[in-house]
Amino acid sequence: MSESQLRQDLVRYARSMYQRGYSSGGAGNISLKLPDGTVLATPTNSSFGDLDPDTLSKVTMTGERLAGEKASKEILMHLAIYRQRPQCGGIVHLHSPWLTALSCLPGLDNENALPPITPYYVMRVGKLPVVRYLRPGSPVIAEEVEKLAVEHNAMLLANHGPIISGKNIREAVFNAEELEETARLYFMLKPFGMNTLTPENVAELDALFNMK
Ligand SMILES: O=C(CO)COP(=O)(O)O
Ligand SMILES: [Zn+2]
Repeated sequence: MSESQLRQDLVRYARSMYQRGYSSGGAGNISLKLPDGTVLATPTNSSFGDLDPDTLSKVTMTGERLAGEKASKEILMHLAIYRQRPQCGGIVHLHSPWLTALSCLPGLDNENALPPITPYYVMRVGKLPVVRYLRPGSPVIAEEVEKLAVEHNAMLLANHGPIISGKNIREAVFNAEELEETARLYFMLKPFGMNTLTPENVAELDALFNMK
């Protein structure tokens, strides 16, 4: 795919998420890896609703600006994931309501904030570790995320929101949507308790349909 098509893809996926309430105001950021190994990212304080394909930030893997507006303040967190996950081609960070609510809950299991309640959550994400609270844009978030990214394609930043990757921008968005829906189901079910998939069920899905 050409760089121009990828720029348009990023803008289209961002607008679609904005329209469906996954991001509001200037919250969140998106990036994708270009075929030459550089990274295209949303500019800082931009809205998912009205991005311009021609002014997206283009940076090197070490964060130097090559073109476009100043990159998101979370660019180091995105770059940390690309470094640890060579198969990763796209990343989405959101303040989506259900996952952000989950990130504020007391007593979360920091190794996995969401149990395996449905097959598609298991196939697309599997486990959701929690990164301790750090201010948005803190370089320490990037360090913490870098450690977890070796084994996980999604993480939950405490009292902030999720960061989710995928093999390309489309898969990253699909993974983000599945994760947000899983958090919504979790809150719907919490008052009643819930059945979860067994370790055998999870192993079967991992063997047959691993989309991570
Ligand atoms: O979500 C955000 C910070 O965590 C938004 O920051 P940017 O506008 O710099 O991308
Ligand atoms: Zn954020």
